[in-house]
Amino acid sequence: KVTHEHSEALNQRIKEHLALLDHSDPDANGWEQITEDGEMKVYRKELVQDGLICDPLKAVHSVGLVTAKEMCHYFWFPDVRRDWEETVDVFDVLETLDEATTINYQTHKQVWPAAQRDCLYLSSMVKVDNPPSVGDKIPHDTWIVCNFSVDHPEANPVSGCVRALIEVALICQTFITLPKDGGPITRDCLQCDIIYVANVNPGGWAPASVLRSIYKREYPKFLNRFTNYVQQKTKDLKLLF
Ligand SMILES: CCCCCc1ccc(-c2ccc(S(=O)(=O)CCO)cc2)cc1CCc1ccccn1
Repeated sequence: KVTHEHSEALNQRIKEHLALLDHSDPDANGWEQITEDGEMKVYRKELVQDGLICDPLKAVHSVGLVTAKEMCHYFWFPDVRRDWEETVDVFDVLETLDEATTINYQTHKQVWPAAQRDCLYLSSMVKVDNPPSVGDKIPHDTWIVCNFSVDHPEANPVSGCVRALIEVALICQTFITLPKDGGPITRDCLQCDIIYVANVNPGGWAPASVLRSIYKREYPKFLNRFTNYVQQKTKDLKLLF
């Protein structure tokens, strides 16, 4: 459905990201694993565009105790961004397009010797109906958050920042193991499978070694910190489907 000027672009990106749900073996298609930490595996591809390091990043993870909607809600919800995001300085919501779509402006902490980066992007949380089912596991629900760069007349960029361009998706699926005793579904019955992809164009020069070490360090840290945050935030709350 079209509710705002970016609806078409959003729907197109969601369609493309959902192709990831075919769980094509990440070890194939040229993905190189850079981190493994329990259930979390982080992959990258080496990609240079116009002399800039634009390595695509993909992470797969599986966490208990939370639902797909909870994971996507806390990833999308602007009011809690500062609770889990630690590489961002300025963060402003420039416009709210609908109850699940905002346009955000943020600056990232500078990493010497590169110039500071900022991002101006649309962020939307969408429930996926009839996702492609994979193998024998049937997901209870599937949610996606898409963050992608857009222009906006009201952006008041922090001077000195280089505009980075992002294409990010967080796809979450809830799997439920019904309790043996036929009792109610509790958080112990939940498993949330996560696919996170980030395509970041740094928008200007940055040393390849610096960028690649940031990626290797920051993405696993962010995924661990964010998933722990959601488990803590929801542990005494009613399950949100
Ligand atoms: C020389 C430093 C260049 C920094 C480039 C840069 C810019 C933006 C991003 C980034 C990363 C995640 C998102 S999100 O998942 O949508 C959540 C909302 O914030 C949006 C943007 C990443 C990076 C690459 C470096 C890096 C990697 C992980 C964390 C921080 N920095």
